[in-house]
Amino acid sequence: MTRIKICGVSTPDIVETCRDLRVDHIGFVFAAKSSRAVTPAQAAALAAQAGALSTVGLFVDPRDEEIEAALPAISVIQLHGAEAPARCAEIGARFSRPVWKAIGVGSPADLSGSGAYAQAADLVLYDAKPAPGGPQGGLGVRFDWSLLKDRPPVRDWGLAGGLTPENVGRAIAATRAPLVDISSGVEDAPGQKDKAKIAAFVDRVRRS
Ligand SMILES: O=C(O)c1ccccc1N[C@@H]1O[C@H](COP(=O)(O)O)[C@@H](O)[C@H]1O
Repeated sequence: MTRIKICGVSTPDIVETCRDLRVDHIGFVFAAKSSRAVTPAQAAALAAQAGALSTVGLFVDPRDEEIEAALPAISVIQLHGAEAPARCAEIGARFSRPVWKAIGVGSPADLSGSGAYAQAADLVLYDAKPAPGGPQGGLGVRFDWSLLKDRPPVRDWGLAGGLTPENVGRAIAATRAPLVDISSGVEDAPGQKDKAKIAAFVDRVRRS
C-alpha cells in the first residue's frame, strides 16, 4: 500500500485528523521563511499528541543546532535544501534518525544525480525543481512524472510536488510511488490545512 505523508502540520486539530485517518507520517516544517513553520516547542507539543504517528522534521540546509533543538519532536529528518550526500550521511550518523533527501526534478540529469544519495539517504523524495533563489518547496508545483522511469536505484523513494486529491490516483498509476507527500494540495490557503481535503487525499491514495 502506498504510504502517505501529510506535511506542514502545525495545529492540534490537524494532528488529530491525521491520526484518525491513520496516515503514515506527518511533517513539521522548520524552514523559518515558510508559512507552515513551527518552533521546536510547538513541534514537541504536536508530537506528544501524535502518539505512534511518525513525525518528519523538514529542514533546508540546517545547522546542527537547528536539528538538535527539534530532535525530541521528530522521528525522521527531511532535508529539502542543497545538502550534499556527505552532509546527509553526517546528519544521519550524528542524530541517529533516518534521513530523507528531497531532490528537485526538472530534467533527466536531476534524476541521474539522485543516485549519489543511494547510500547517504534512507529515502529520496522527488519533488518539483524550485526556481533559483526562491522557496525550496511547498508551492504546489508538479513535475513531469514520466522522468521517474529513469530513477537510479536508491533505498526507498517518494513522490512530492503539486499532488492533490484529484491527481494523486493518476500519479500513483504513472509512477508506482511507494510514498506520496503533500502539503499545499490539502490546504485552503498557505499554511491552512483543510480536513476534508486531507480525507479526500487519503481516500484516493487508498483506492489506488
Ligand atoms: O512546505 C513548505 O513550506 C516547504 C518549505 C521549504 C521546503 C519544502 C517545503 N515543503 C515541501 O515541499 C514538498 C511539496 O509540497 P507541495 O505538496 O507541492 O505543496 C513537500 O514535501 C512539502 O512538505
